[in-house]
Amino acid sequence: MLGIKVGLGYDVHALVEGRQLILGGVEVPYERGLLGHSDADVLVHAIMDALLGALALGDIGGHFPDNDPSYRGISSLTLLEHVMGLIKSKGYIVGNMDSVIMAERPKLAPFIEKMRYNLSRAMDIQESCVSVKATTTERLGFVGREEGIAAQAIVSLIKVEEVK
Ligand SMILES: Nc1ccn([C@@H]2O[C@H](COP(=O)(O)O)[C@@H](O)[C@H]2O)c(=O)n1
Ligand SMILES: C[C@@]1(CO)OP(=O)(O)OP(=O)(O)OC[C@H]1O
Repeated sequence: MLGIKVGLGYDVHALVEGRQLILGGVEVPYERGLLGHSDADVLVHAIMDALLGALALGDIGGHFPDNDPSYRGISSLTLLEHVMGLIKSKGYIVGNMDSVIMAERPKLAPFIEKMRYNLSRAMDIQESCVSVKATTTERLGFVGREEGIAAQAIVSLIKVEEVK
């Protein structure tokens, strides 16, 4: 059997005043940030759900409950490293990851390369296998009204060893 799996992730966080905007582990200068129990890095959350989904391991809410004080304010890149430990323990590595951030503002293009760098480090893969894109939603919907930011991610996993 071909040892390839794919997984899909999607997440949304509300934009509020008094919070930092963290996306792909990058602090993006902006007048508002995303609300959440962790640093609310919506891109990393979508990626983690894609990784977990590929192996039918549930979702991040199950692995990192939002009523656990130890996750309050935690960097989502740290959570991603935990998820990667789980993926590797099952005998898989990441083949590639593609993603899109839906945000009306701010302009994210200047920060995309740093996000790809951070993600490639956390996922232990080459940057050429890590894609991050940004789009507005043409002022439509909750993203267009700047009420929140959404992200979607897809990953492929490759089986590298048999796990007993
Ligand atoms: N928050 C965002 C949204 C989009 N971009 C970049 O702008 C380009 C045009 O966006 P569309 O919504 O018209 O597709 C696109 O190529 C994005 O790279 C951005 O930097 N930040
Ligand atoms: C990441 C976790 C970790 O506590 O907190 P939040 O930042 O609130 O993120 P969410 O996407 O709502 O769900 C997962 C949470 O458990």
